[in-house]
Amino acid sequence: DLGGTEICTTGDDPIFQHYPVCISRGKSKTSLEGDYHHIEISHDWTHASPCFKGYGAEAPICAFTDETFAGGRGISIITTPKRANYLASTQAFTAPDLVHGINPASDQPTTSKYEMRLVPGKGMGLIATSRIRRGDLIMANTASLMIDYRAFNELSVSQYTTLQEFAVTHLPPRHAAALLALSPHTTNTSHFTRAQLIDAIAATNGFDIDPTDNDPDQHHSFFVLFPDIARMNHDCRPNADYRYEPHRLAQHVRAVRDINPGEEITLTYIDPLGLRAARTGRLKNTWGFECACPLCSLGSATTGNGPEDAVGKARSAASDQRIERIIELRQKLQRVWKRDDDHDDDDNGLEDDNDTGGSDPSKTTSPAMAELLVTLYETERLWGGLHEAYILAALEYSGAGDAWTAIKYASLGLEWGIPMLGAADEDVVDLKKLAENPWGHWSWKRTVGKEGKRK
Ligand SMILES: C[S@@+](CC[C@H](N)C(=O)[O-])C[C@H]1O[C@@H](n2cnc3c(N)ncnc32)[C@H](O)[C@@H]1O
Repeated sequence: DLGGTEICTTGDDPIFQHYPVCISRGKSKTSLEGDYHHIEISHDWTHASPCFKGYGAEAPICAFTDETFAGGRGISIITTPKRANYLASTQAFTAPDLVHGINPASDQPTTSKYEMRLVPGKGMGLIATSRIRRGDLIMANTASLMIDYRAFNELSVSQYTTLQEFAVTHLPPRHAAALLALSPHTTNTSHFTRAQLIDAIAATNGFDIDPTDNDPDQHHSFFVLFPDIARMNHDCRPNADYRYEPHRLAQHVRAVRDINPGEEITLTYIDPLGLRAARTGRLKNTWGFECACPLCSLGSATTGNGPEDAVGKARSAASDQRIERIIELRQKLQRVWKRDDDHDDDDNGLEDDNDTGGSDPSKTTSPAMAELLVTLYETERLWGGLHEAYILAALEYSGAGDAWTAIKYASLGLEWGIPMLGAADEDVVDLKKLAENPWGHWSWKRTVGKEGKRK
């Protein structure tokens, strides 16, 4: 307990000796006293590791654990003391009720919604055991292990794997065991040290999480483990999607369509708007596995020459053609209907140079294009992105001065978008205004002009 104590590394520790450090509560600033750097922390972490400082790096990086986080589930964070202080000042720590009880109970491996089973070609996976409705919350996980990307970029492999081992080892035993039971992707781990095993598990199961607006370290993302969600396999046409809630340090997974009992619950690990070769290449290169999802498996049955294979290849080629058309239509429509206050933080793949700031209503888009986009999303079973197509259709109809069809698509956009984006999302807030009063919305008759003639 660091409540009143000071923890110092021993100067002769072979691993930590180059950055001897004392961590204590309540010191006024980071300073060098004698042979030790003194680091102030503002939270009662139950454990804090010795620190490493990369060559030329601004700050040391350490592992901090709070065993009491989220009702005793615990959390470990590998980052700088300053950023650990920042995270400890956020609501997830200061308002514990917000994170209490959101994780699946650890003594209950199955819930009424799903259970873990072996899935051929994919290792373990989660299978629905009851009907799950579109938009329903399937599960939520608070972060177990958060790793500041600076650990990978500034420290040596032996340094960051030492911190990862410290971070996992000091979590409450049941939680640490759940992390250690996750897939390390490769089957032969008998020659791995514990630190190597933890590193392989982290690499196989982590999610990238961007810094929030208030985070003082805007340029450094986190790599985060959510161990129950990590059991969900990838599918290029998933039936669930995830959203991170920063104030809870928690990932939430919701159904993007109705899921029947017996169906596997899946997420996409990559942008699904990619051609088959790009998707399988990405999964192989960055994730290290041959995608065995139904779409990627089309046309690669048994011999590779049978009639079923020919049908599969044709279906796969048709899917690629639809994807190409979706990318093209979406880009055109997004370019026209970008809001003035939207500053390209939406990862929509558009370059800033292409943005018109919403001020240049296009003569090249039409409601028919938006309708086609909706149909293509549906045919391609891209349920997780369908709200985007509805939003664009609502704007396009509003731009054309067709209030009732704009209201129809705005309502659909809200119905499909709120579970995925959250009610506070800027696009959702804007869409609500459009659904309530298209005549007063910024997009109203923007394409045709106020006199009703097409501009
Ligand atoms: C985050 S884990 C998912 C859970 C994992 N199957 C388990 O047993 O715990 C990611 C690993 O699952 C496997 N996997 C996930 N989706 C897959 C897919 N579509 N095809 C083949 N393997 C997949 C790969 O081994 C991948 O490295």
